[in-house]
Amino acid sequence: PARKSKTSKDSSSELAVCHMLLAELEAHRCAWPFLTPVNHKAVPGYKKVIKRPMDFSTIKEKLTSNHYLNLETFIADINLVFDNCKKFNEDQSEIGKAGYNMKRFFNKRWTELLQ
Ligand SMILES: Cc1ncccc1N[C@@H](C)c1ccc2c(c1)OCCCO2
Repeated sequence: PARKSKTSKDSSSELAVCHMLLAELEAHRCAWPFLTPVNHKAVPGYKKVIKRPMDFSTIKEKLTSNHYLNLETFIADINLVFDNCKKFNEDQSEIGKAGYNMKRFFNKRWTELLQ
């Protein structure tokens, strides 16, 4: 029978997976452009072009303060980091290449862990 609502066990184990996934992303050698919010004073044009900035430290803060209602909203913020990167950076730039590597790594890991 299809389960009606999520049990608390499900959401706490999903939360544990989110913490683990985020820790792996932060430890990745290509994580350096994404660890902290982009300082738009140091990066001309960023504030105008990127409407919804996101970075791993902000995601960690939201995760630890129970901001994410479910797995999907967590994954949406992770993907926002990579979508912003693709929008602002040339594909072949150092940051563009780092973003591509991180996105591939994330997609591989969350499908391994959650599907
Ligand atoms: C993810 C992202 N997208 C577009 C631009 C920057 C960033 N990341 C930030 C953290 C950053 C990375 C490299 C930087 C930088 C800032 O400071 C300006 C000087 C050059 O070095």
